Amino acid sequence: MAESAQVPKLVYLVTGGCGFLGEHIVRMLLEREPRLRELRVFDLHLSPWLEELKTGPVQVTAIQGDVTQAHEVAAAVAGSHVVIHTAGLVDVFGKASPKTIHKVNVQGTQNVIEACIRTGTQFLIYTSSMEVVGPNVKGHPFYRGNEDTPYEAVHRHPYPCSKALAEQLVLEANGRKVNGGQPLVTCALRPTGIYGEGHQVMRDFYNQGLRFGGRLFRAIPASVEHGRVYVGNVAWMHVLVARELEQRAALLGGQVYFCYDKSPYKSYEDFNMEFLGPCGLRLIGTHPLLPYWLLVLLATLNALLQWLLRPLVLYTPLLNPYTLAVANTTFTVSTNKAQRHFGYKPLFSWEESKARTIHWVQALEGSAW
Ligand SMILES: NC(=O)c1ccc[n+]([C@@H]2O[C@H](COP(=O)([O-])OP(=O)(O)OC[C@H]3O[C@@H](n4cnc5c(N)ncnc54)[C@H](O)[C@@H]3O)[C@@H](O)[C@H]2O)c1
Ligand SMILES: CC(C)CCC[C@@H](C)[C@H]1CC[C@H]2[C@@H]3[C@H](O)C=C4C[C@@H](O)CC[C@]4(C)[C@H]3CC[C@]12C
Repeated sequence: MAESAQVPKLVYLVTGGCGFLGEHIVRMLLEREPRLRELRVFDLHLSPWLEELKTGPVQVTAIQGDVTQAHEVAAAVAGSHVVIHTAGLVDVFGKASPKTIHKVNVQGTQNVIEACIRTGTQFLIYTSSMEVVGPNVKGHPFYRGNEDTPYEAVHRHPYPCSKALAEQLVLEANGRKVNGGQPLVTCALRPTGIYGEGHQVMRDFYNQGLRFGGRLFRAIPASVEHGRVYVGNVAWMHVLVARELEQRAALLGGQVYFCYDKSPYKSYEDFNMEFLGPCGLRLIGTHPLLPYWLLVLLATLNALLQWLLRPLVLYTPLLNPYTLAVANTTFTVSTNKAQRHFGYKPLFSWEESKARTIHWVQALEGSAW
């Protein structure tokens, strides 16, 4: 990736480029990577907005494909300089089977690694997740921790298990020789809970609030902090680390970075209210309205119902034992590793992140606004 101000020559591939985060990475690359010649967007489902991007100066190539199909991945990777592997099955609600989650997140990642090695692509960035660390099954708090904070990372749920395995594969692949003899340089970014334009769970909460006459009911104590990061800053961190990976290969290769910004430390529900409040919703109660044991019972009932109804219908409520445990366990990061290693500073301030997200919620279909 030699510096060249005049002639854009790099080819980037973004897997999962039509997803919530993927779209922001794609748009950010087009805005802020002047060395880009071609941007390949690989996804199981291609979005219509890709069409409008094809009219710009960078060649945008839409590739419909499946990361579980090694030959499709290899064809997309061949000839690219950098791969940002964001595709994944983000499912903590029981929509997909554990086997499918493993196949997409772990086998899919293995396919991306092997494709880089076979085709000679040297730089690979993996979108991991804070969930590879925690919250763990024991509900231990992780309070303003960093990449070196000791924590017992024990998981049972298929999603964090798959992300942890995939991250390990990516990190272990660092240094392997790619076709042509150069070493593969990999790193993993671990976003906390991402929010911003396009966030499906925020949309779900908003719609739920509208159904309850503009009210949401507090379920989690305000004292439980949940780490959140604005999607634009997550995208920016990907763009920046991709840019620096060649120059600082020895430092960045094989490393993990929490993906964070200056979003305030709050409980999951209080944080959502930063956006939903200005859109007309109210959070009822300064303390949880239901005792915790009752929430556990309801979550367990939901899991049972899901299992019983599975042959007939897919029942996937927001509340289940896993989501309750995640929402009810303090997990926040405070680190400057990304800043020290590759100069990351959030591109969007908290005020801007908040304004953009509110604007998006207000524009949602059925909005009370
Ligand atoms: N949303 C969060 O809060 C969060 C937090 C931390 C990490 N992450 C990670 O960020 C990444 C993106 O998450 P997101 O929230 O944008 O999810 P998303 O579901 O919006 O995007 C994932 C994209 O991957 C694509 N995809 C799924 N299976 C595929 C397959 N077999 N082949 C090709 N493409 C496939 C989907 O079509 C989708 O466009 C994931 O790897 C996720 O684990 C998300
Ligand atoms: C108990 C209910 C009232 C609230 C339920 C909220 C629940 C759906 C939310 C809470 C925390 C959310 C997760 C968290 O932000 C981080 C991640 C990591 C990421 O890799 C995938 C998404 C996920 C698991 C969020 C999913 C939705 C959760 C569990």
